[in-house]
Amino acid sequence: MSHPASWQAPAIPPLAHDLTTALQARIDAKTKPPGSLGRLEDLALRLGLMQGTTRPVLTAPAVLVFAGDHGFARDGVSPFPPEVTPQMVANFLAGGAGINVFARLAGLPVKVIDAGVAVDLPPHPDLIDLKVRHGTRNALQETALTPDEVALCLDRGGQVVADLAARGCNAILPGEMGIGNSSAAALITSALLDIPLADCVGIGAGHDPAGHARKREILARVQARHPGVRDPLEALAAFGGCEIAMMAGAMLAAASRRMLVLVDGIIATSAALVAARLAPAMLDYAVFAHVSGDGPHRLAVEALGGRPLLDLGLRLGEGTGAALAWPLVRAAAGFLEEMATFEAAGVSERTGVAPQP
Ligand SMILES: Cc1cc2ncn([C@H]3O[C@H](COP(=O)(O)O)[C@@H](O)[C@H]3O)c2cc1C
Ligand SMILES: O=C(O)c1cccnc1
Repeated sequence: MSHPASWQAPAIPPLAHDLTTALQARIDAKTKPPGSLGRLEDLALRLGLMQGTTRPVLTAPAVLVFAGDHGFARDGVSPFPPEVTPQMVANFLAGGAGINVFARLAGLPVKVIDAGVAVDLPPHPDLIDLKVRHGTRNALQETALTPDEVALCLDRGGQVVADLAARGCNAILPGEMGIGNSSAAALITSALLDIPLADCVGIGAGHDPAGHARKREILARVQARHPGVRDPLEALAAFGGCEIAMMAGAMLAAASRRMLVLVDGIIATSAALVAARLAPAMLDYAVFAHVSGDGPHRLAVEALGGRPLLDLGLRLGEGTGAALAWPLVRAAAGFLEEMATFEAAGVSERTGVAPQP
């Protein structure tokens, strides 16, 4: 068993609960039956509480695709070879991946972070090189990351967010790319939620039933190699990967700056789980974009008290679910800012009494 690194999560400010009444009044003054915008109203309220204002605005949002490789990726845990990780990074940088399409439609920039891809990547203006190591060690044999490497990943994820915040960003959409990372996510989720591993192992990048059974069997061996892991830092060290740890660091740094974190699928949620174990208040700044079509995701989201905005059967990752949900977040802030009030538009308010026939 590895020794957990001592890493201090940043302080996370509480939500501005004192503004609840004022925000609700602002929402209710809009020209609509009270509550008729449903969960967009909850979202608008939460944005206000996060930002500490009755007039929340979303500024300079960014999709952050954290990429990393996994030492056990050649052992049958994924239906795809690890070469796909750098190949997909090239695809992201060329603008051709699913996340690029949805981000373009939503007006979001895509930044790719090399957290720990196994090969060196050529420089590109949209590629941020924060590589901690060339892929994780094989968790079937040893700890995937040293405690120091875990701390470095968390810090560098925080640095990405600090740099974005300095340029006015107040919302991040973390995504990931890394063949084998649905396995690391399953191991982390099982360890931190203390639920059977078999319930946490999904089909990832599309296993058939035989492949799925083999993945479960291999991951049971990984888990047996690292018994009794319950601590978030220890889970990151035991199972990896760099991109999950960096996402967790980014989520914590975002929450510490009152920034919105739009959580994507099963792998991003494992990072949110790590972050929440390091600083539970991170969840105050997290909105769950969607529930993945990969079965175990629902369990993890529910354990974190999340209410996913979308349920589209997506199981791609990359931040695609977050990018697709982004227009809903914008709609929440947008109606609060732009919709006319009853007073301004001269629309009669609810009497509360049904007119007599
Ligand atoms: C072409 C391709 C593009 C992807 N984009 C995201 N993923 C997704 O699949 C991977 C996780 O599944 P597993 O653990 O089974 O390898 C991650 O990279 C995830 O983002 C992809 C997977 C593939 C094959
Ligand atoms: O839920 C996800 O984000 C997911 C599921 C399978 C593979 N990659 C990502």
